[in-house]
Amino acid sequence: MASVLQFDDVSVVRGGNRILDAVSWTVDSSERWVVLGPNGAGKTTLLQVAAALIHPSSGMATILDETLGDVDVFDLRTRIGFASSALARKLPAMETVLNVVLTASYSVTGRWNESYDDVDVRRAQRVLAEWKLDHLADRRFGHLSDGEQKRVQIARAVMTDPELMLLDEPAASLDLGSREELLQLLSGYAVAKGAPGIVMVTHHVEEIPTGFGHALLIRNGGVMAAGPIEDVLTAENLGETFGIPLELEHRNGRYTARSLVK
Ligand SMILES: Nc1ncnc2c1ncn2[C@@H]1O[C@H](COP(=O)(O)OP(=O)(O)OP(=O)(O)O)[C@@H](O)[C@H]1O
Repeated sequence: MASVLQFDDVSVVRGGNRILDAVSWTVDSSERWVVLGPNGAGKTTLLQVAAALIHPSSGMATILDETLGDVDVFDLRTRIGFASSALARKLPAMETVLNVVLTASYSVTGRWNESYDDVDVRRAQRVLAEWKLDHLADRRFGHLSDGEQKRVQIARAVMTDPELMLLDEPAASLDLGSREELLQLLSGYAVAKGAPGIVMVTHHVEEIPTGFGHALLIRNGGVMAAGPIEDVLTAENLGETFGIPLELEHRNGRYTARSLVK
């Protein structure tokens, strides 16, 4: 199995703070990982290293067989799909949904004078249909609901057919219906033939889509546990990670957690 991500003792230090602390972790192309941890644990920083957006202060990060520090990150980034709310804020509100997805092929956020091949337009339309957005193709991105915007961000990341997909809290702030719809789409994507290695960051076990088979728990920049989800996602591990005694339920591939504090 080819690894798409390998961290060896990766640390990130900013302003004297050790945000990631000697993280060693491997993701294979066939694996779908969920990264869970409390606020400030270092999840976004971990994903930024994986997206080749920042370099480790020490240790070695190998992404798609390229080692950060020895590679042109601009080339490498074109092979990685990344969806995050920080990235979404850079998307022009007045651009159409079709163009927001289409412009991913040129790694730009707004349409200017580029000319696109019919094949790109057809692919964008197909991706929009797969993510149940085809009826919104001509609407302005900024006029969509939060749930619709989240799906557009993921469709944009899918557009380039990435070898590694990174999702930073894709279900945050969604209502129950929108969350469930998104999780169903993510589950379908995760198990689809030819899907890339996927890493999804979340705060909530309820947001883990079925089909995600691995979990990494992080606290204070350090890995608390990592591996197959059935071994890692236990009430004890989760309680230690979030610093609160929890009970955890697992039913039909989905999880729920509740505090045991009365
Ligand atoms: N450039 C920086 N300089 C100093 N501290 C930083 C910097 N970037 C992040 N931090 C700190 O590092 C810690 C981890 O941040 P990070 O955003 O990775 O955590 P997170 O797990 O994604 O948090 P959240 O769940 O709240 O989004 C936080 O305490 C944050 O304040």
